[in-house]
Amino acid sequence: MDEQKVLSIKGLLDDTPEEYLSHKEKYENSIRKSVLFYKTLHSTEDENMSVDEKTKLNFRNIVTSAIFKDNSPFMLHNSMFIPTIMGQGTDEQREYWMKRAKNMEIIGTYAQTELGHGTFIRGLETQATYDPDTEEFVLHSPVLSSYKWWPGGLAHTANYCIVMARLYIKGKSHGIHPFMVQIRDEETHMPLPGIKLGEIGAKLGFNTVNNGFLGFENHRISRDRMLMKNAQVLKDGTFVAGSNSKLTYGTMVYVRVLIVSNMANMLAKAVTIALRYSAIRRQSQPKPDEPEPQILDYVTQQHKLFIAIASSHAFYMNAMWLWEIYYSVSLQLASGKLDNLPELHALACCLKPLSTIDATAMIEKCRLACGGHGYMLSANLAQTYGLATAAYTYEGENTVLLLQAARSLVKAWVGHVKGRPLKGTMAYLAGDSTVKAWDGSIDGIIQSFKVVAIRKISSVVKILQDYEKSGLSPEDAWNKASVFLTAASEAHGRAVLLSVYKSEMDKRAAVLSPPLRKVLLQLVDLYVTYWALEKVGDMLLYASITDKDVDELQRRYIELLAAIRPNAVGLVDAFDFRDEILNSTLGAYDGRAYERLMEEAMKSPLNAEPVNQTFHKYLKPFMRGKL
Ligand SMILES: CC/C=C\C/C=C\C/C=C\C/C=C\C/C=C\C/C=C\CC/C=C/C(=O)SCCNC(=O)CCNC(=O)[C@H](O)C(C)(C)COP(=O)(O)OP(=O)(O)OC[C@H]1O[C@@H](n2cnc3c(N)ncnc32)[C@H](O)[C@@H]1OP(=O)(O)O
Ligand SMILES: Cc1cc2nc3c(=O)[nH]c(=O)nc-3n(C[C@H](O)[C@H](O)[C@H](O)COP(=O)(O)OP(=O)(O)OC[C@H]3O[C@@H](n4cnc5c(N)ncnc54)[C@H](O)[C@@H]3O)c2cc1C
Repeated sequence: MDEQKVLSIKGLLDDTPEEYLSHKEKYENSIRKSVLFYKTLHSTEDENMSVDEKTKLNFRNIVTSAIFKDNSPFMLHNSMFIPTIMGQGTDEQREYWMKRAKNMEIIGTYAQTELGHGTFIRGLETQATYDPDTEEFVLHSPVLSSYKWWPGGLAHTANYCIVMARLYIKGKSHGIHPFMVQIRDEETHMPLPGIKLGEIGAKLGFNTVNNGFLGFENHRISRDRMLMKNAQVLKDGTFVAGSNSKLTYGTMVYVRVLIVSNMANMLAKAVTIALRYSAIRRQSQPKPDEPEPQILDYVTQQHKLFIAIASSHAFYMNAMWLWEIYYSVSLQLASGKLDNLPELHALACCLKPLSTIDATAMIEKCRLACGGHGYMLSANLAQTYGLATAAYTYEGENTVLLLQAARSLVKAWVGHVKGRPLKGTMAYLAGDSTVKAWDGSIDGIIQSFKVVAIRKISSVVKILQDYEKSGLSPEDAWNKASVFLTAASEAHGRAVLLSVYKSEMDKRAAVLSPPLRKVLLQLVDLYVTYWALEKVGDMLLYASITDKDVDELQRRYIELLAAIRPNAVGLVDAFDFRDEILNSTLGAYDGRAYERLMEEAMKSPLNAEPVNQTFHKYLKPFMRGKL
């Protein structure tokens, strides 16, 4: 979307900083701005767009939607409600609901998590009991822990939602399925009878997303409200199972892929703020006869920040690569071909955790790199951290997803040992895992990461098998080995991130101007070298690196920081965030951080008067010993 168009919307930009609004005012202000934003958004979407154009538009929408310091109450409408209708509805259901949803005639959310269950979907307790006499489902929350809890927009914004509920027919459970449920009257917005709604309260971030709770008291919906693309309930109550029960989990895979691109964007924002500030901030005097240097010239500052630039590029390249896989698997699923779904699931279960773990840590490092001013909310680094760290948990808690990936890796390895062919992103597991001598080239280091993954996967499989031989059940063996199962998944994820970043850059390098190619390949080199040093223990153990090789790597890393320094500001300017989207006193393009800090400070309500009323009410009596 054209940022210029968005930013020209009258009233979109806040004159009163959000920080000084109440919890309720923040929500109301976010609704006001989201309505303005969506009106513009709609004027730019085109159904005939190519997959690539749609992906880039969504990515830009995410970037533009960052104009709010926090996410919009409409977020789930776009990111889960609409994708679920698309992925889980029949053609007829899609036809009807997509028109209403895309036109914003209705606002939806995705209600899966409950007070008692988030990770364990098969443990969800919300009931959808089929009544063949009336051809209706009766939705019911039997106990408090079955209340839906967390869905964005659920509290006061959405009037419809996808409810993931356990289907019962004649007393038999048929698992978790998606149901389209109207929760509020379309005219009055009052909760419908048998529906309890509310907000879950203030959070670390996401405080304008309007996360809510939802309880049902025998609320009836018609049979056609079950989204029946993947499984059906006939009028007489006959249940027709889908080809794969996990197809109902499809929206989550989509969002996990979306999150990887979102991490690229969030990290780019944070490092733009921190690096621009580091270019204008001068501090200390290492050389007595010279002026205070830019803090960006301290190599420790470069170490904190340059990896964030490279990581944003790495996540973006991996995200675009993963989108292509997602779209091709989605087309295959549409024609009933399911065999590439496990690989997509395993990839999403690696890249979503690693991108969120790295992005969260590096955004925090960007904040810390700005000293005291990084701690100001007007810097917009704390809020960016709050948004990013949420993604560690939502859409599949990271540990749980890494264990899911481990499940696929263990299966692949055991199959490989038995002679079954490996395919796709796991094919490298069949490679030679003995490294005779360290190869310090970029490709050599990436190969070493693959060797580390092979060795970690094979050794954790051995641990599992030894535990089972000792008499442990497979479940207990799995739990005992789980720390090293997640480590094996992380190693696989690192190998994928590194090799995809490198290969995607190589593809693009041919069309880049030589100077641009040089700088971008320096970032690839920095990324690979940084991670080889971060994982030097694994390199020592599995990749025959010697202390001399480590010395060489350290020197190469320092030289790369120096080589990137002259282009550092240009590299963050190339992310092309407008000031209004950065929304930061420290990151503005003109570098007037001090003036902006003071301008924002003067907006504090406390600065409206020189003496606060508590002086006369409390302080003066107190100081005069009269309390
Ligand atoms: C104003 C703004 C304007 C414009 C903006 C425009 C756009 C902006 C859009 C968005 C805003 C910007 C960015 C935001 C981006 C994203 C954020 C969006 C939403 C955030 C809100 C968060 C929502 C949520 O959190 S929704 C709830 C998510 N919950 C989960 O993820 C639960 C996790 N748990 C699970 O997935 C499962 O329980 C499980 C852990 C996988 C276990 O499942 P289960 O017990 O059923 O399975 P088993 O372990 O027994 O068996 C595993 C078996 O199944 C296969 N499997 C599992 N899952 C899948 C799958 N998904 N697909 C395929 N196969 C799967 C697995 O491979 C195993 O197979 P095998 O048996 O063969 O090994
Ligand atoms: C900001 C935010 C927005 C959200 N928005 C939505 C939304 O719009 N819609 C929605 O439906 N949900 C939403 N959620 C809920 C989110 O999906 C869940 O919080 C998430 O799935 C994790 O589940 P949980 O909270 O029950 O944590 P738990 O699963 O209880 O995790 C707690 C701990 O238990 C560990 N654990 C759990 N299971 C296992 C296991 N099998 N093996 C090893 N360790 C395990 C985890 O690793 C973690 O350390 C949101 C959450 C957040 C934070």
